[in-house]
Amino acid sequence: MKRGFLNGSQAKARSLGPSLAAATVTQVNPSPVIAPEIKVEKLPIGKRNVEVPEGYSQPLRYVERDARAGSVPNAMTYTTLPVGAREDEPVTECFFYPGSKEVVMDLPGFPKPLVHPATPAFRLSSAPGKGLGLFSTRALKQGDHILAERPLFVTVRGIPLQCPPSFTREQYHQHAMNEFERCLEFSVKQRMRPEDSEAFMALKNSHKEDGSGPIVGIVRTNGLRLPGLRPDLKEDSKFQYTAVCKDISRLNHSCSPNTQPRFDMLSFSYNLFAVRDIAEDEELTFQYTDITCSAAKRNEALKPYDFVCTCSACKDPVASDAPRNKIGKFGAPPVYMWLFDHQFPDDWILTRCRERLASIVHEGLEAIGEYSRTLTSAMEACIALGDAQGASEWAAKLMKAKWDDSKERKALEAKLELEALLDPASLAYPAHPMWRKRVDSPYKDARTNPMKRMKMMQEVGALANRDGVARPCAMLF
Ligand SMILES: C[S@@+](CC[C@H](N)C(=O)[O-])C[C@H]1O[C@@H](n2cnc3c(N)ncnc32)[C@H](O)[C@@H]1O
Repeated sequence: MKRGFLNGSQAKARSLGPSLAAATVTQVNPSPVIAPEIKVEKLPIGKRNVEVPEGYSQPLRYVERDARAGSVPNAMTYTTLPVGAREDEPVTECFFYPGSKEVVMDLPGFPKPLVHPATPAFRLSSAPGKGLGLFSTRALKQGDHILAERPLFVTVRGIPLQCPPSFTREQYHQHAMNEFERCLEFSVKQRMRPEDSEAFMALKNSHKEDGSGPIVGIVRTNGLRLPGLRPDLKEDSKFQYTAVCKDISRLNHSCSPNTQPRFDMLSFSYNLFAVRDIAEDEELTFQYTDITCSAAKRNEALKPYDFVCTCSACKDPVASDAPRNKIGKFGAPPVYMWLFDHQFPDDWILTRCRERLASIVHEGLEAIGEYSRTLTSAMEACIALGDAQGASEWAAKLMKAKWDDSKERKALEAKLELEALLDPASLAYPAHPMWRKRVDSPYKDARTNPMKRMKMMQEVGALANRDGVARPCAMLF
């Protein structure tokens, strides 16, 4: 019988099974998956010691290839990015689904060098009651760049698994953790640079008793979700990867975080930004879970990290649950329909945006998407009203929200549009597709004129979907 991963003598006696290094192959034909893929987030927590019958370890159907070569169809890939990095350049060890390596390597301009902040802005110190944590070394302004780093490790969040139907659910989970550990061990123990492997193994592990192996435990404790490497998947399943970092993974959780990391695929690095002003020596934090749900739900979601959050929102859920619930349900302000619907006053969008922002800032939720979405809506409303001065002020606020990695933001950045909109005299205003759309609307009678309404809908659709970005577009009538 093979046991789960445990601390102490049992753990030392446990074998991880045959070494993956010995089984490394160049080309494989994976056999069909019997059990569904198992994900890191669905693995069990809590004290466990589950016995797994021997003999079901799957042959290692993975490929180690020179990073210059592409993926092998249907086989997982070990690789190190960027290819051919100098010894003093940081690299990321990767365990990829087929196709992900190409996503990165085919990006024009990859790899871009990392850009570090001019003055170091953080230090690693003890955070009472939380272990280690990151702290600011100087006063920071909203949008300030705190650090840039390539992850030590990027791995899939789960692996295809073969499992006999006779296994109980507990045995299935344990088997999955054993198999996942074997796969990841190859990356961390055999491929990673020794200093990176040491830094990885020194990270916190809050999964020492639930059957996770030491590497899976560290990944479960420290992984940040990493989107964008599986364009073949739908939006709602885009977080197929998890990234473990030497520094950013030391950030402790807060339900009102003061920093936010944004991943930049071209430099293959996270950049950490201050989401509001931060005092010198203040602890830097980010969120491990959805921070718009209730304190009870947040603490349920935090259980895998083995702590109870004591932030002010968790201490006083009566005061914070209701506004957070409302903020979570905001959705996009319906700017596109308001543009042409004169039943609503001209200041309707701006009033709503100001109320939303006050509530977001009061709860300390600047890190979430609603913050930048609301700033964008306010800026667009001013553009539609022909108010370049007002729009430029909102553009300046949006400019600081550098952690926003939405498609809308990326479209603005790609065309350097935001920079141009900072100047109210810029020609970017009259050239903007929404310029004066509200004040010069030809659809003022659209509610009573079906032909006009149809034309208006077409124009709304074109505006909301410009630049190949599908912006949410709520109907008002
Ligand atoms: C990703 S690590 C963060 C860095 C960690 N404190 C360390 O010493 O390396 C996550 C672990 O930090 C601790 N932690 C994070 N946020 C915390 C909080 N708000 N209160 C108490 N402990 C926290 C928990 O032990 C959690 O499992």
